[in-house]
Amino acid sequence: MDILEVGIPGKWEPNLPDGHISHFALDIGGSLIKLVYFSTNDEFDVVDKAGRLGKQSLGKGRFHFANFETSKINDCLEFIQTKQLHLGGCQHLEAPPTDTTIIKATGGGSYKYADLFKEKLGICLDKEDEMDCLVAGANFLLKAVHQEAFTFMHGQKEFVNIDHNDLYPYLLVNIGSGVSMLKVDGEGKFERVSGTNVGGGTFWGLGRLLTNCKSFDELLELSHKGNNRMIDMLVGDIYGGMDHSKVGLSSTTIASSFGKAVSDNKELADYRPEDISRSLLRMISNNIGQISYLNALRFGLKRIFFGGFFIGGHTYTMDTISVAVHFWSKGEAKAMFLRHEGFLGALGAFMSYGKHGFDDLMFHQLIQSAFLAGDKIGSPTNGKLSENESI
Ligand SMILES: Nc1ncnc2c1ncn2[C@@H]1O[C@H](COP(=O)(O)OP(=O)(O)O)[C@@H](O)[C@H]1O
Ligand SMILES: CC(C)(COP(=O)(O)O)[C@@H](O)C(=O)NCCC(=O)O
Repeated sequence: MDILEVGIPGKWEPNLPDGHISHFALDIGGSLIKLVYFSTNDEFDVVDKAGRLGKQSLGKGRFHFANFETSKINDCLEFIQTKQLHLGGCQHLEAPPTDTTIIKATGGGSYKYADLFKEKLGICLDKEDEMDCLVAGANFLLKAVHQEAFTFMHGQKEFVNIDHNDLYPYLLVNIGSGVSMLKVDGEGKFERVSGTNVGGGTFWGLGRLLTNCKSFDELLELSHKGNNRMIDMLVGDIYGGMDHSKVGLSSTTIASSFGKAVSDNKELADYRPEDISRSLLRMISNNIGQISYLNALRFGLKRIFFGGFFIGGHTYTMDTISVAVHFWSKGEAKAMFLRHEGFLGALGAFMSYGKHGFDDLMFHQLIQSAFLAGDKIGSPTNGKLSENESI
């Protein structure tokens, strides 16, 4: 389990108590459960329209982010129980008061595990569409979070200034277990234009089988030490060390991922797991970069934002995707990454509390507090969100 915290207005406060937890939302995906909750430290008692006593924030708070492997859903249930997140949830104002807490949730697991949440925690999952949530989460982050989007190429990271008046249209590519590609035209205005089943689950699944790695992080770690040229067939391997310049292919371009394994006359055990992992990561990242660009081209989109936990802030993954987009677009399109990449859906589900009459007043106050504290939610300047970095 990883827990990340975003402080408002932007300072890392490692051991701050959670304070009053007012809302939480879930995105239960094929591989990971993402959980977002908001805590406030200053609060006072309020009575809502239905006469129920509640707490209202004075406008200071923090978003907290946590994730769990979906296969270890019990860890997530335990976390919710221990933190008593479900006691801070909300009840629908139009419904008669009940003991049931309604929690916004998205992702396929919000259907699959609805009964489990009800049975173990008495939580009723209020399902929000996964694509709606991805888009709502991305739009929120791009508009509200300072230095949320950045480019990454050849080891260079550059934050992108987002002009709120010139944000749309853009292509949102969410690389989770599988990959969804959405053309976003505005708030709630989007179309899922494509997708591919070769995604993060493919990297982890194939990688696990080929290397015997026991965790995703171990597989990624291996890829850092690997050399894909040991397995990939390069243009130079085919052209006797030469470029195929007539069609713009340099000798170092991968002609065929894993292609060397055909003629090497080696067994799996003869290859280093590091090289296999590197080759696999490159194959999948390249492929996603290429399909993304082709979809951007289809709709004349210049900006492509990548999200999803597959990226995980990993430099090599981002570099490969960026190079693929740059290569295929001849420098016309730009790959951009999001600091809260894996939490788009969960944030979108969180935002949806505001939509359906769930103690409206408190919710809007809460979200607004995030905007008001220095106007933007702070971000670290060095990129990857991790448990120990300044935010
Ligand atoms: N600890 C982890 N366990 C499993 N997969 C991980 C982990 N960290 C990153 N990943 C990658 O993230 C992908 C899941 O991304 P995510 O956006 O959470 O999608 P989903 O909603 O399908 O769970 C996995 O397929 C894998 O490539
Ligand atoms: C089915 C999904 C939307 C589920 O989302 P995920 O849990 O992978 O984040 C996604 O895996 C996907 O878009 N798969 C690709 C399907 C396709 O277009 O071929």
